[in-house]
Parts: sequence; C-alpha cells; structure tokens
Amino acid sequence: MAPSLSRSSTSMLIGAAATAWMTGFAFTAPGQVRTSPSGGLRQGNVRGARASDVRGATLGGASALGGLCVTVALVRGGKSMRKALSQDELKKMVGYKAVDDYVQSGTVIGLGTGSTAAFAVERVGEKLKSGELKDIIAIPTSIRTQEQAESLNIPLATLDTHSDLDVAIDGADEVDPALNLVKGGGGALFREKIVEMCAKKFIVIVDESKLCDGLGPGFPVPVEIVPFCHEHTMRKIASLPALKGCDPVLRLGNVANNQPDGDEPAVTDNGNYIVDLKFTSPIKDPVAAGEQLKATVGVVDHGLFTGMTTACIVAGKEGIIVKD
Ligand SMILES: O=C[C@H](O)[C@H](O)[C@H](O)COP(=O)(O)O
Repeated sequence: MAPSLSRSSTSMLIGAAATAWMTGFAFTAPGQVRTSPSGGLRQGNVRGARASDVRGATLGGASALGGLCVTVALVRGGKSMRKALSQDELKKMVGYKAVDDYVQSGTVIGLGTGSTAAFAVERVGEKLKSGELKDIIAIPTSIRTQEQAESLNIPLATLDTHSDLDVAIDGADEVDPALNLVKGGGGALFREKIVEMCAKKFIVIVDESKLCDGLGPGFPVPVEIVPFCHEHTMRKIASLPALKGCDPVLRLGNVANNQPDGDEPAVTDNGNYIVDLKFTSPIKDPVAAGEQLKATVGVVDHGLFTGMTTACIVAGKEGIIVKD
C-alpha cells in the first residue's frame, strides 16, 4: 500500500438492514423506525425479549456507555423498552461488518489484534465454517490472533509465503480526522504494521470513543524498542524535535495493555520492549514524529500509522459510519 499524506474524508451512514441481524437489534438513523421483512428481527434474544416479540427498533441516543451513547428502543406488546448496546456489541458490529463488506472468497487477508479485531476473526471463522467464505488464507498479526484463528480452523500463512494481501482488518487506539492512527495498545504494533502495509485495503474498525481531534493526549503512543540499552533509547526518543514534550514510560507487566501491572518490562511477540509516549497536547506533525522515531537506532517501529487507512468503520450513536 502506498502511504499518502493528504486525503479527503467522507462519511456515509449505514442503515438498519446492514447490522440488524448481528445483534438482534435493528439500526436506523435517529428518528427512523424500520421493521425487518418478517415483521420482526431475525435472530437472538434481547435481554429477555425474544426477537419474534420485537416489531420495530430505532437507534436513539439516551444512554452513555464508556463515552458512547447508543440505545435501542424496542416495542414489545405495546410496551417500549430502551436498551443500551455495550461496547462489546459495538465492537462486534464493526468487526462483522468489515468481514461482510471487505472479505471475499479466494483472498489473502490480514487479521488484526485486540478486542475489536477478535470479532472480525470470529466472523471469518464463522463464515468459513458455514461455507459462505472459501479459500481464505489469513496472516495473523500476533500470537494471540494466531491462536484464535487456529482455534477457528482459519488457514494461516506468513508474509514469507504471501507478501501481497487483499485486505487487512484491525482495530485502533486513536483515529484522527485524516484517519491517521495510534496503534499498539495491545503491544502488537510491529506485526500489525508490517502486515497491514502489505494490504491493498486496510480497514480500521472502532467504536466512536477512539475518534479524536489530534493524536497523542488521548492515548499514549507505543513504540517498540530493542531491550539493549533501552534507557538510552528512551532518552533519545524524548529528545526528538517532533515529539517535544512527551514523557516516555517503559511498559511493565502484561504486554497486551499499557497499565503497569507487573515489575518486569513487558516483552512483545518479537522479544522487544514497549515504551508508551505520554503527551499532554496533540502531536503537531504525526508524519514527522513517525519518521524521526523510525530513524532512531534502537527503535523497531512505532504505533503511529499514518496514511495507511483505506476506510474506518465506526460504531456510535448515529449507527455505523464509514469514513474513507
Ligand atoms: O496492539 C494492539 C492493537 O494495535 C489494537 O488494534 C489496538 O490496541 C486496539 O485494540 P482494541 O480493539 O482492543 O481497543
């Protein structure tokens, strides 16, 4: 994929039919009510309300969940119930939609890492099992994803045999208006980047809590560094002009999160350390920041993914929005 530094962004609201079947809810733009062809929703129980009891559903915006405001009004036997979608349900929506919209039989795909990407992996496994998808070869971006894919009997390969991917699907920790990303909260940034750079299309899947005006202050930028003289490398990083003001913190404990939940340095799948760069104001030039990090001896790679995103599927209070 050829990174481009400038891009235009457009948004598209996806209607109810695209997602209703996944959660048992029907999604519409606020104010609209839709009913599935059968007069109810296609599957699932909604906290005690069987799908067959539901005759219409609308997406509202009344209940907050981790920064998200998504509710679904269900009408059952004349009574109205409001149900908030959990963050996991939102992640599942975008994970499933990405696979349904972008993965075709006979293709090579990249499987991302993290709690959102896990739903995309789940969907690929489900569609292979049902026969809806055939002849997929998948390249996992972490040992965790590899293990999940193996458990679902998804055929796997590596970049050594398959350097050209049709599409890669992954989550992100932050997404700015130009669709530049911070990734690596789960410690998988290097494998993610090397795989996703090889994909013709890179589809990012997030809930709207990940959207930001500028990268940096909302989520520390992870940087993978070699263990040798890592304190020296951290000082070098802190002195980079494009990263002025950052506070580099060595990740301790579990590599899969940036909380200090252990005493020893966290170790990546590649045997390296992670430094989380904390910012109090947005990074002015993420491209320059990435270039300066990449040019620093001791840095393996960094979590700034600039100019890579083909489309970003966002689940939020307006339903599902695709930004590209
Ligand atoms: O290393 C982890 C990856 O970059 C993840 O894609 C990112 O941290 C988002 O993860 P989640 O979907 O769990 O928020």
